[in-house]
Amino acid sequence: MNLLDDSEVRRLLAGVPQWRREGDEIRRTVTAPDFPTAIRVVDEIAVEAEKLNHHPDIDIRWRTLHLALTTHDAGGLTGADFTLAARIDEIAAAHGG
Ligand SMILES: C[C@H](O)[C@H](O)[C@H]1CNC2=NC(N)=NC(=O)C2=N1
Repeated sequence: MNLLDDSEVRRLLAGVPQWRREGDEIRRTVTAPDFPTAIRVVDEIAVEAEKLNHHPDIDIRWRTLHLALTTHDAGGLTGADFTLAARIDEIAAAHGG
């Protein structure tokens, strides 16, 4: 997977407006209605991440999930980060996040 340049990152970010670039990562928060739902969201994200072999950093704080994506093997942002970001957005939307 090749590193994206700044213009490609900006273009792809437009497609996942809940996400913000922070250096070599893109980040978003997901707020679930309650803690069990937050954990269900994490579980569904885990299934998608495993399918893609691309895994987010997840900080779980009660109903709020802080998610960060980067491609460790490439040392920055690649297409895989945005593919998973879009899947995370679908999961979050399905759980009111
Ligand atoms: C060996 C395994 O395929 C690699 O370590 C995968 C696993 N999941 C990964 N997840 C992320 N976010 N970045 C990677 O570079 C990555 N590499």
